[in-house]
Amino acid sequence: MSSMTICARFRPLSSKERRDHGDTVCIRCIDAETFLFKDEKDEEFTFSFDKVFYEKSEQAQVYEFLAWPIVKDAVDAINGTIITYGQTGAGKTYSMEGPSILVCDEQKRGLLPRIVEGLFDCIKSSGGTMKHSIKLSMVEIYMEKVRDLFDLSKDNIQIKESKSQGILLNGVTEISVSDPAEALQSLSSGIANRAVGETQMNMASSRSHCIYIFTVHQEVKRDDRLKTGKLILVDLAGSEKVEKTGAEGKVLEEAKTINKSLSVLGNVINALTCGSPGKANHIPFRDSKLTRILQDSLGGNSRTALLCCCSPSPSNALESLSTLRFGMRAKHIKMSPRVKCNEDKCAEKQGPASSPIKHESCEIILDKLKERFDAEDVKLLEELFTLNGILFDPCSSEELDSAFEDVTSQTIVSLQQAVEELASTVDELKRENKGLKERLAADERSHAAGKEAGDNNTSSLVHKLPGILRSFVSWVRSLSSIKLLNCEVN
Ligand SMILES: Nc1ncnc2c1ncn2[C@@H]1O[C@H](COP(=O)(O)OP(=O)(O)OP(=O)(O)O)[C@@H](O)[C@H]1O
Repeated sequence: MSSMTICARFRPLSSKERRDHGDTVCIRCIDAETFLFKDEKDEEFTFSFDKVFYEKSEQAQVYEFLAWPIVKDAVDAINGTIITYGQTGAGKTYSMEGPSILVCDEQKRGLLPRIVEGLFDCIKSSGGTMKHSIKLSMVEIYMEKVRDLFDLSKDNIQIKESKSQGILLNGVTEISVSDPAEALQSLSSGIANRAVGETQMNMASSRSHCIYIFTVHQEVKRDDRLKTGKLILVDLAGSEKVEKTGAEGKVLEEAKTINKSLSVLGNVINALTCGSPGKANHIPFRDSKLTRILQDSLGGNSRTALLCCCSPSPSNALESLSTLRFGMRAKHIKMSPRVKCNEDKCAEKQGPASSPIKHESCEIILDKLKERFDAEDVKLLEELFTLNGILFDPCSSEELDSAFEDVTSQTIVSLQQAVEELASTVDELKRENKGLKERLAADERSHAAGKEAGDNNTSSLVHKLPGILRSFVSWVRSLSSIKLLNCEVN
């Protein structure tokens, strides 16, 4: 059993950070694995990781240490995952993509283009005894919805679990790529689609988690067997504090959703590392889309690496400390990746990833639920099925149980969200009520003050009334006399 590979990376100081604090940094290098970190209260902490990439580290060094072993394994049908974590602007996307994945200095190229090249190099060097093929998918998780970046019409992809293939994204677009140039072109179009979303939905790419999935199929010609290795790259959304950014409205909602999914990620890591040995521990993978997608990666059947990206500036010490502590906790996750070996025909039997919802399946689950819940609850869950398009393969009782857990967990999460929304509505109404009360009190005060003046006006009117009445009577009289005159003339 191996551990997750955890590295820390410090980007160079930004010009703003230089303006604020000059060349001061909050880290002191001890060696390639260990450094001293000084927080805002000048307290010092020692951190040790598998590798630390300081400001001057090259992109190639990160690739060689963190990604290359995982790339080689993916071609040998061992699942791999690489995650970049850290506050906004800490260097996650720079590490993952580089300044651009298509046109960029060789030296600055990020993990993604290097991984693409590495995968095809491995395939080339494996000789002719095996036939490889690579498929590519790209999704982002925005406000707890999984969006297909190769087909924007698929904006609420459902997550499915299959016994033979593990976690799957139902109906996600898979593009077959035959060389690095083709793969980079596809990735670039996916990244461009992220930008389209930005203008259409007014969201910045840092408000969503971006996930690149490479599926490497290996056909062993000799015995007609199909092995599959999945390589998942995750560029997480920024983990900054909401209070510091002063976010409001929609941006605040986005930040809350991001923080929630990142805190579920933290909970999953805690549950994976804090359980008592030999005792089954509940791991809350289903509490967010991110952790559900990463279930195989974090749950053990994958070689997983985490790059904790940080700013070296004292102005971001709090966020960097939280990122580094997150990395330290993840260090204790144990992995035991296995080779995924599927019989060729078996994969076909599972049906394509995009198979439609089977109504009979829903009925089986609902029947099972009827044994535990009353009719009204089952009806509500039935609606949930329809709304969320929850899918499953009802092949075994475990899968039924798993689908049942999905429904329960999603219901709990939606109820928690509803409670949070209600609580914020209550706060808003309380504020509004207070404002109204204050206005009412102010109105009453001004009314009392104005009453006297009003009385004075009324009394002056009363005084004027007899005069007004007299003029009116004389006007009516003159009118009647005109009328009489008219009659006489006629
Ligand atoms: N190692 C590095 N060397 C040089 N520049 C870097 C490095 N890391 C990050 N930068 C620069 O810092 C800025 C912020 O980096 P980046 O966009 O990668 O942050 P991020 O963590 O992905 O932020 P977000 O969460 O908002 O997407 C960019 O201008 C990037 O070019």
